[in-house]
Amino acid sequence: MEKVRRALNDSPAMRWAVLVLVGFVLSVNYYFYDAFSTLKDLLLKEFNFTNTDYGLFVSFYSIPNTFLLMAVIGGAILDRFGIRRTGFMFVFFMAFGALLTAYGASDYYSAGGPGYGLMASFLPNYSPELKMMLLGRFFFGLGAETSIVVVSKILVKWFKGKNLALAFGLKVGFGRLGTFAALQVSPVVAGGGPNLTTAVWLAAILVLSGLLAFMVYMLLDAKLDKQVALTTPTAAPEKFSFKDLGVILSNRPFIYIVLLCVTFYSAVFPFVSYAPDFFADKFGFTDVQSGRVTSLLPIGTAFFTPLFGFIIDRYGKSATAMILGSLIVLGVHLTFAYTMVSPYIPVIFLGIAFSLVPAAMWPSMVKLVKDSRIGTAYGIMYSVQNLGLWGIPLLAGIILDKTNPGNPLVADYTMTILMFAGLGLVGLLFSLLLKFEDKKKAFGIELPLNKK
Ligand SMILES: C[C@H](NC(=O)[C@@H](N)CCCCN)C(=O)O
Repeated sequence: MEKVRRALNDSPAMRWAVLVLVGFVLSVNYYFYDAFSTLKDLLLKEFNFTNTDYGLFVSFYSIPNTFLLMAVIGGAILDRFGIRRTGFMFVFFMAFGALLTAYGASDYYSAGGPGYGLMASFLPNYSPELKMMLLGRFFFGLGAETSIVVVSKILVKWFKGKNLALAFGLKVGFGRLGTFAALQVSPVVAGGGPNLTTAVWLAAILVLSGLLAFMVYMLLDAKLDKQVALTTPTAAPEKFSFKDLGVILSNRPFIYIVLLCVTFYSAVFPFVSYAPDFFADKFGFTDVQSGRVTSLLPIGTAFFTPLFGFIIDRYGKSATAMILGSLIVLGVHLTFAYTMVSPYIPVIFLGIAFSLVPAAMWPSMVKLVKDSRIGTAYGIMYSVQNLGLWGIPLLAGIILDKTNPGNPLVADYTMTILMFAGLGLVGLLFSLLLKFEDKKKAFGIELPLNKK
């Protein structure tokens, strides 16, 4: 038998090719997630959606992951059944959900296409279009979050000990490019209304092409597994057990990272959903100016996250990076709440924080959890994080309504932004606890990742 000396993941070119392939899957995922934010007004006009309907549509993404714990279950399935089977299943759900959403927004459906009658037969306060789109968003969210967990496990498999943080940074960069493209392309395709459906179909077809890209990756993954099996005796996949869950959940630094994950991301992602309106109301910006300043965030982080990942691979200091990032988020929200400093400056700082924390947080997991349980660990992180992504946008809307009785055209965002600052402060506390715990018990979170 021919002995395999170099496996596929020993080749830097193959590793980067894999990164581009799975990065594309992530880009289309983020594109679809964010494509609707610039279409909000058009959805309101075209389908008679209320603001609450729109909020419901956005937050439906998180329902399977939070309330049905789908990301945890998906992560456990991933650890048990492997990357190919699990990845295909969840990327398929993501594409199915995207196509269902586009179908719900299509003229064919509105004209009484299959399923319209059924959707019209219950909850008459919600339109059949909204109900079909909510169902699509549900399946999209169910597939999308676990597919991010799958991509994370793929990166650990190919890059552990070989620029893993850089790879994670680039992964996040691919996602942000998807968001940036969605903010730029979606409104142009929609053309102010007449092509709204085309903009939604384009987003769905992009997700479908992500499924094809994942199938190409499956061929490489199978080849790598075959090579590894020739050189290393393969252990049977470990069965999922609740004891493992207990081991992960009793790991203190893991818990601090999960809590930082939910508070930090809740202070950023939901803020971004309100940012264009906030900039317009507080600084008198036009829609175009508000969109421009908001889109600085994804494009800036697309470059900074890999850069910080590169630094963390070589010099470590992940816990310190998380503290610094949390501190910046707090400072940025206080600046937004209490000053009239040009928003371009705090947004640039927010971009630095939004690069520092993800670049340090996600790859740190390999220091705390064994590879065979990494899917479960990321699944837990995503499920808890989704609780924030579901609840905080709703809370922000409630605070906004309560502090602006009578729904004035220009809203005062001070209390809403202070709520985001509060989340930043709690996140800072968890990042400090993480560093303290690491110092006490030497988990190695501050060490460079390129050390085996
Ligand atoms: C890697 C991390 N991803 C997430 O937090 C996802 N749960 C976000 C999904 C929302 C997509 N706009 C990140 O993007 O930093």
